[in-house]
Amino acid sequence: MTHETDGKERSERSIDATTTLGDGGEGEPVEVESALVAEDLEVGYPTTEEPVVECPRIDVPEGEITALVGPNGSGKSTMLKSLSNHLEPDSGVVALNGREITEYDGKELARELGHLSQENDSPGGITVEELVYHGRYPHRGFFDSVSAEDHEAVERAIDLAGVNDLRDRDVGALSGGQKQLVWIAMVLAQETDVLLLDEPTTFLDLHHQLRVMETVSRLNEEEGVTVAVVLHDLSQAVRFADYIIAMNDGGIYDWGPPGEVVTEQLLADVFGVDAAVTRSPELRIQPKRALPDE
Ligand SMILES: Nc1ncnc2c1ncn2[C@@H]1O[C@H](COP(=O)(O)OP(=O)(O)OP(=O)(O)O)[C@@H](O)[C@H]1O
Repeated sequence: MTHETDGKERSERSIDATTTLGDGGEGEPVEVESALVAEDLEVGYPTTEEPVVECPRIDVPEGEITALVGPNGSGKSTMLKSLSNHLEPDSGVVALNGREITEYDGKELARELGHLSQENDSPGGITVEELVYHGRYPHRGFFDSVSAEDHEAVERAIDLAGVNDLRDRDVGALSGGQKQLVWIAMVLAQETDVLLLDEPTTFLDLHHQLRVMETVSRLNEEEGVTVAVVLHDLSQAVRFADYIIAMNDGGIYDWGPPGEVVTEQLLADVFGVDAAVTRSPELRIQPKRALPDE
């Protein structure tokens, strides 16, 4: 069955959430169950003639942390926008928990999936606490007053993001890093089982970078939250992620566990960097120099 939406043709089809990883590699193939899957994606913007992302299949494994890495402009944010239904693909299907994402209504989707975007307008005239309460909108009816659960979720999110001392401040008057932490608190207040985080550590000092990644890790370990996170710091990706998806030129170069994906070849091909990768006692990347442009 096909639908026409805004001139774009869509087909209803089922997507198998299970995929096999590791065929042809050194280890045994493993079956991976995905919370979020997309197939045959082609994604562009109104001003782009060609798709900027083309991808036969992408998997975000359930209950795991997946890091999306790749050079500037390789399509990581565009991919997250499609996976979160913020950007309609020209073709292809995205499925969340086995159901096409376009079938969810807005609030229902927001109860399942939180998306920290890179493009946040920080409104003036609203306090940090008020903004974090906006994260609760999918859990509330229009006329509902704040419930005990809303209050608890907001307090927890404020605590997890470490913004308690900012709670009464005007959001518009915060620094870049402070704003980033407040957006993180808002998405955590949504209390979703799936989190898509686009460069959550941008603008943050080292302490807050680690704190945010440790929080993400804790939510994953203790509550089984599925995470897809765009990171520029490959060492952080290696440290915190169970899986790495390496993107270049709008497609997926490779994906799998960090130990299999992060190689000297990948660093040269994808990042244009001559680097040494050591695997003992732990996976380490030592960049040596930027390779000349081709
Ligand atoms: N709103 C837009 N309109 C038109 N083209 C866009 C838009 N946003 C992104 N692009 C283009 O799409 C391509 C992929 O961009 P995207 O932001 O997804 O890359 P990225 O990997 O997230 O980059 P970065 O690491 O620099 O954030 C780039 O060529 C970019 O110029």
